Parts: sequence; structure tokens; C-alpha cells
Amino acid sequence: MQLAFKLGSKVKVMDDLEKQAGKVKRIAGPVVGAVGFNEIRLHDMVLVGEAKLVGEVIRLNADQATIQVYEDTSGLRMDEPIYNTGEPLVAHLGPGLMGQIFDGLQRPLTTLAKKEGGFLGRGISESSLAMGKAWDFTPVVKEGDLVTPGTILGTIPETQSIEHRVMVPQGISGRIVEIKTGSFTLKDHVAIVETKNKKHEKVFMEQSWPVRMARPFHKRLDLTEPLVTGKRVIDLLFPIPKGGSAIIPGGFGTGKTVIQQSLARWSEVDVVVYVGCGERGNEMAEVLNELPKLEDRSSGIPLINRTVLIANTSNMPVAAREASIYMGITIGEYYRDMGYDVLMLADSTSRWGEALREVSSRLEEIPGEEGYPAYLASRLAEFYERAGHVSCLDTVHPADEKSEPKEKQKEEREGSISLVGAVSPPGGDFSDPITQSSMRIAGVFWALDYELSRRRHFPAINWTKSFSLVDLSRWFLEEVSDDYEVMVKETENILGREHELQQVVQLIGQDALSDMEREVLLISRILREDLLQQSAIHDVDAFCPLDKSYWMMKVILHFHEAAQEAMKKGVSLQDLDNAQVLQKIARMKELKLDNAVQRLQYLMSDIDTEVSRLGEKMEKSNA
Ligand SMILES: Nc1ncnc2c1ncn2[C@@H]1O[C@H](COP(=O)(O)OP(=O)(O)OP(=O)(O)O)[C@@H](O)[C@H]1O
Repeated sequence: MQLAFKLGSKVKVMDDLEKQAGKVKRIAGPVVGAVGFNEIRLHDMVLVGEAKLVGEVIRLNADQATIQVYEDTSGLRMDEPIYNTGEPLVAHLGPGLMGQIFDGLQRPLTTLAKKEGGFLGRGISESSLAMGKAWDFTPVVKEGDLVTPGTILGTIPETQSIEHRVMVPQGISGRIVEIKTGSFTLKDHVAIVETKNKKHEKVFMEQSWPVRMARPFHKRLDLTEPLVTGKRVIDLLFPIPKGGSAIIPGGFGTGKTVIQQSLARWSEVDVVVYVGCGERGNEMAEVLNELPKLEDRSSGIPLINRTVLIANTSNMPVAAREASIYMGITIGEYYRDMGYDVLMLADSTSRWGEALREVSSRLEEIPGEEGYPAYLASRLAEFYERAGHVSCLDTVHPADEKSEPKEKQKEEREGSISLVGAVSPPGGDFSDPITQSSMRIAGVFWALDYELSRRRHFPAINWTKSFSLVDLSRWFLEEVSDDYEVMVKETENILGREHELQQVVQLIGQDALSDMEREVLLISRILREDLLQQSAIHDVDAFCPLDKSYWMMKVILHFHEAAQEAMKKGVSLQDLDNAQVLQKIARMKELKLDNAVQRLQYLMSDIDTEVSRLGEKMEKSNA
């Protein structure tokens, strides 16, 4: 019997594989035990049963293989065959990824939905990338050039926003003996490389990579530049560096999804990979419906042109959630290797951890904290460590510039992948193992607060519980202002003082505070309401550039300074609280971006004028 299956871009005829098929001997939900393989390796991808459900070997024990099945195993019977593909689970990487919606196994959901109708059955196979589509390839190397893995051979206009850079895959290096130009499909080769031992290797526009393995790069670079998100509370107080990782833990309805969506829309990155992992179907449907409609801030081009979506809802088999995270990061790394800044969003890593827990319990492993496997922390670390700012693998060494010193020939190509993982701890309790383990690994922690979200303070990032461990002060100093750090420290101090003073008020009452202390409460309220609160749906305020954020903070602190000076001279807190400029401060958020900084600078002098008028008024009434 001839069987064929299609996964990724490959169609495999299974004649030979059938001879070495194993047999189902144990079924426990998504975990299947099998025997009878001639040859099988850990992490080999297998097709289970007559339905050819996709699975992966996760344990080998004498002649027994344990398989994690990524599809629903209902109806699977004992002794059904299991075919070993002999390959690990790979991501198929090439033009056509942008704008796609995949499942965790990189099956293109939109194409399948058109083909199969609304409901997708089991064992469906479909090419991840459109194999028949023609792409315009323009070479950037010429015959005779020496190339190594990672060298860019040519470019393809993949979408309006992304120029796809075709790279030499791993394992091929040598001299270009043929380079094509024109329109080709993924089945056509675009170059031929003659290797050291005179073998001619064809290079295609598509390559594959095992999802569980990090893609290689030349070297890791320091994290020195912030990833500007346009969210004031993040950019000013808890910045994430380009190539860094952050977690957003938060209870039900605290705004995890809204933050992730606005990060996708507004962050200064070239490519976004959004992995919806184990979220409710209707929530995921909302994301899938809304993201494609959004437009890019600067270019106005639909966001979907630079976004890849991976959808894995809570009603899909748990094991597939595990794969979706790795699939997402591998696609992200591929674009990083082209020299892009990539942002990967995972919503939510808790659901991913739950999948690990479920599979681990079916494997009868000794449970760790709260039933999670003992390797939870190391798996999370492996995942977050794939974030980074890197110098990409080798670039071109033109044949005709042999005399140039080697360093000169190498043009450095840098790329970054920043990771943001939402965590949904049960009951919003941050002591759960996933929040705790992720917190230890990620350098940035944006703690979402139920109380703040209940008071409609969005983004509900709690400023006392959140942190950013990365020092980006030098960049801010050079790129924004030399008093940037002082301003941020002062803002943090005032917010911290408010917390202490509130505790005093709760214990002893308002009367226990001096006027100077009440002024601190006034300023902290202004900081909270007029600086940190920022609606994700406001026309102007949804995105706040760094210079506007800085000047807004500076204006408030300038008022604070002026108010304190005036109070020392006898101006009352009540007069300051009623100052006209406070209304202007409250409307700073709405200032249009084109002249916001200038208007904020004028506001600084308005503050001086009004506060000194209050001083004069007070002197007159005293006289
Ligand atoms: N930055 C924001 N600006 C304005 N409104 C917001 C913001 N963040 C959250 N909200 C409001 O809070 C609601 C809940 O947010 P969201 O769905 O993101 O929470 P969640 O934490 O993802 O919830 P779940 O636990 O259900 O996944 C939103 O529908 C919106 O009304």
C-alpha cells in the first residue's frame, strides 16, 4: 500500500516507513506507548494510527517509545500502526510566513479552513508555505562569491513591510557557481554552491529548522537599547531592552491581552510573532479578527504584513500547546537572523506550563511543586534564553576584494528577538510556580494588579511590584536627556513615598500629615492619573513617543519643584491644588504628537508664571 503524507513543504511516500512501523501498546490521553520500531530516536516525529495523528517521541525505554500526540487521540485503538518520519518536528521557513495564521504544528489554518470548512478534522496535512506561489528573487551575491551559513543570497518583497532575505542554510558553505534572478516558486532552487569537496549544493528559498533547537548566531551582544513600546509606564519605569525578555503576570481581566496587542501594534520592531497558547477560543478569535485590521503606526500599512500568528486554543489538544511556543520562537529567530528586530508575544505561558504538567502526569513522573514537573524551571529558562540581541551568522566575502583585511570584508548584521510572556496565575497569586520561575529568568516583570484594573487604572502595571533589571541608563542619557535618570528616580521616589504616606493615613488619619507630605500625595496622584494611566484605545494617547513621555514627566516634576518652593514661602496647598495649570497637565496626554514636546515646554513656563502669581497674591494678602 502506498501512503503519503504532507507536512511542512514535504510530501513523503511511506512505503518504506510502513515496513518499520511500530504499534500502539498504551494510550493515556495525549500520551501513547509504542513498540516494534526498527529505528527510532528521541524527538522523532511520528504519525500515530490509521488517522496519522502527528506526535513526537518524548521518551525511549528499552524497546518502548513514549509519544506525545499533538492531536485528539479519541478512538485510537491498540495495535494501530505508528510511522516514524525519521525527522524531528521542524519549522518550515521561507517567504509566505508573514500574515499567516498557523497552528502549533505550523499547519496554515486559513488555507485549511477554506479547504476543509469551519471544523478541522484530525490527521490533516497541508504545506506550511504555499509551494506553488512565485516570488521575485533579486540576488545580492554574484558567481564566485564565498558564502557560509547565514549569508544573504538575495531578497524577496515578501509583504509591503518585510523584505525577505534568503539565507544560506546550515551545512552549506563554499563558492557560488550559479545564482538566479527572476520569479521562482519554493520548489525551484535560486543558487548552487560548490562546497570544498567539489559537491554542488542547490539552495532554495525555503529551509527547515528543528523547533526545539535554538538557531545559531555569531555572538550574543549586550542589551543596550530599549524596545520603545509607547506605553509610558513601561518606557519610563520598567523598560524592556531590545532582545530582552519580560513577563506579564496578572489575574483574570487585568489587561494581559490588551497590553500584548498594543505591544504588537506600537512597539518599535520589524516583525511580530504572536502565539495564542491555550487561551479561550473566542478570545483567540477576537485577536485573529482584530490584529489583521490594525494598521502600523508609522507607515499605515496593515499590521498583518509584519505579523505571524500561531493559534492554539484551550479546546485544542494540550500537547500541541507545548509545540506552539517553540514553533513561534523558531520563526522569530529566522527573521532575527535576517537582521530584523522581532517581538514574540506568548499568551499565555501558564497554559503552556499546564500542558507540561498534564503530559508529565500521564508519564507518571514524580511531581514537583503544585504538580508541575521538576524540569518546569529549566524548560522556561530554555525558552526565555532564546531571546537576545545578536550579531547574525556570517555575511558576504566578495571574491574580488580578497586583498581587504578580513574585518573590513565583514559587514556586521545585527538582529534581536524580544520575548514577552503573559502569565495567568490562578487567583492572580504571584507565588505560583510559573510566575516564580519566569520571574527568576526574565529581566523585566510587569505585575498586573487586580485593584488597579478594578479602578480602571490601565495599564494596570503595579509600580511597587514591577521591576526591570536591565540598565539602559546610558542609552537614555545619550538619546533622550542627561537628566533622564534623575527624573525617573524622582518619579519612583514620589510613588514610593505615596505608598508609605497612605499607610500612615490609614493608621492615624489625614491630619497626621504635614502640608509638604500632602503635596507629595497631590503630585503622586497627578503622576498616576496624568502620566501612568494610558488608554490603549485612545486615538492619540494609545502610543506615546519617548520624548513626549519624558517631557510629560518633566512637566509634573517641575510643578512639584515649583509647588514645594512656593509652599516654603507660604503659598497654601489649596491654592496650588486649584492652579489652572493642573487642568493643562491633565490634558497633556491628548496633545497631538507633531508639536507635543513644544507645547509641553511652554507648559513649563506656564507653571512658573502661575506659581509666581500665587506667591505674589499671597504676599499682597499678607501685606
Ligand atoms: N490599556 C488598556 N486601556 C484601556 N482598557 C483596557 C486596557 N487594558 C485592559 N483594558 C480593559 O480591560 C478589559 C480586560 O482586558 P484583557 O482582556 O486584556 O484582560 P486579560 O488579563 O487578558 O483577561 P483574561 O484573564 O480574561 O485573559 C478589556 O476588555 C478592556 O476593557
